[in-house]
Amino acid sequence: MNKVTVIKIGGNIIDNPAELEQFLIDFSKIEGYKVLVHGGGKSATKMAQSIGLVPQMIEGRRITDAPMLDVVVMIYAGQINKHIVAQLQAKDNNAIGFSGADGNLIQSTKRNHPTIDYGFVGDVKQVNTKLLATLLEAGVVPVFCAITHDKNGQLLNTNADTIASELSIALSEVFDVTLTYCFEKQGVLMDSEDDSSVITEINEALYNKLKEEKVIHSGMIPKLDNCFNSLSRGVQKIKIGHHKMLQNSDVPHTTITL
Ligand SMILES: Nc1ncnc2c1ncn2[C@@H]1O[C@H](COP(=O)(O)OP(=O)(O)O)[C@@H](O)[C@H]1O
Ligand SMILES: CC(=O)N[C@@H](CCC(=O)OP(=O)(O)O)C(=O)O
Repeated sequence: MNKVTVIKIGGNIIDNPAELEQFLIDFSKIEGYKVLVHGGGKSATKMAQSIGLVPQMIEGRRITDAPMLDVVVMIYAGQINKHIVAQLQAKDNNAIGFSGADGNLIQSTKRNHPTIDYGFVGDVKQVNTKLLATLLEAGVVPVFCAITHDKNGQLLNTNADTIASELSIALSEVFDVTLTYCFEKQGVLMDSEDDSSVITEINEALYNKLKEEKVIHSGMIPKLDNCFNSLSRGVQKIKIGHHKMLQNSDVPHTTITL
């Protein structure tokens, strides 16, 4: 089976030009089939505030009304996605930027929650694995933003960790998939402020214990929920850590196991 490397980067890397450049240098050197998924929540929050919108997150998901949807489409599918694509092209990676609407690559359904109105937020329903595999086999490096669509003309905002997870699950039908979540820290930490406290391996039992003890909190909770979901649905390997580990496997990081 051919291998695919799926990497997700979040707002803290994207928002720091020097970190982003270093990440893209490391990413561009990865051999074989690869997919990049980026978030950008921090930039969207800043842009929304600058035009008088009040950002609101519930359980890691942004409440996305119509004006907020315009902001996230502009920031994720426009500014961030196209900058990353241009920077990868400069490093001789044949990147193409995609939202889920392009080539119907990621179809989602508007979230229907009994008590919370999330607005234009989508939960992934289906990935166009065939087209994605064809793109990879043609030497393309797909770069996905956090925008999907419902196939009825509506764009939807979807958490970028979930996009990376769902793409990996779909690709694992045809490839051996390694999914890596890169962020500003060295991995899942015993003390979220101390980079030397990396937990090298975490399974669901340890996760539940550490979540209860509040060692794991905020954005790390949906990230790890996505990891366990992906592992149980076919993804071969999942790692969380700093992008330095992409070029040097001795750099400490966290491996997720069931
Ligand atoms: N035990 C932990 N180890 C590392 N980070 C943690 C931990 N618990 C909570 N976090 C928080 O999770 C955040 C990562 O989640 P998030 O902000 O969603 O990531 P991303 O930058 O990928 O979007 C970190 O910035 C950190 O503040
Ligand atoms: C529905 C929803 O919450 N979408 C996310 C998508 C961006 C994202 O996930 O960005 P990070 O990876 O940088 O956090 C949001 O708008 O914040």
